[in-house]
Amino acid sequence: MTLVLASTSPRRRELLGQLGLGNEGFSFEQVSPDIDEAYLEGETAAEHVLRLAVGKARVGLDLCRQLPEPVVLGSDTIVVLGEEILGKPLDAADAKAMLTRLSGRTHRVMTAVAITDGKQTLTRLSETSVRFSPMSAGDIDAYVATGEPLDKAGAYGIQGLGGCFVAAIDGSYSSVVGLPLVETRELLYAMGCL
Ligand SMILES: Cc1cn([C@H]2C[C@H](O)[C@@H](COP(=O)(O)OP(=O)(O)OP(=O)(O)O)O2)c(=O)[nH]c1=O
Repeated sequence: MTLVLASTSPRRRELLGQLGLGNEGFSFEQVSPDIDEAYLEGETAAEHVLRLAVGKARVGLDLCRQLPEPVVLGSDTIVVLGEEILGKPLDAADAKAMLTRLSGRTHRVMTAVAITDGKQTLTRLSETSVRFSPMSAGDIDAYVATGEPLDKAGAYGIQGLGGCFVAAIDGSYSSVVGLPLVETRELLYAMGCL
């Protein structure tokens, strides 16, 4: 059996490494799933993020059929403000607009994880509440100028400079960074990988 992480994200790779798979002489491969992440009219935020995680796992499986018994993990993270989904910002102006809206408010971060071996596909959804401190326009400009927000859902990284603006979280830190460790471990057990 070969465990494959279908993700381009170095953060997800590092988090998966935190599960200690390497310590058990069990390594994993990484492939880049290229899927359309567009929102489909009518789906809830939970349905959206779960669909993308399953999509990444399935596309990942197609990319690694040559490996012995591949088991593929895909994940997706979104920020939800009220009913609105914030994905990755399109550019610096979009990042500033997102951060202006998140400033001083509480939002939800949803991360879905999917695992598939081609016969069965299992999923988990993790939801975390994050409260931002108020940010000044100068704070936002300076933060966006660092470039950190540009490849992250909601235009911030809790694990980086963005952590300065996080007043409180209720839920899973690893899930906000991109891969909920408890739920991922449960899925790996359920698939017989651990
Ligand atoms: C909110 C938040 C998100 N993020 C990241 C997690 C995800 O990598 C990213 C959201 O984009 P995703 O589309 O979930 O993932 P990705 O494009 O980075 O990687 P891949 O699809 O190849 O697996 O935002 C942080 O790193 N820190 C944070 O605090």
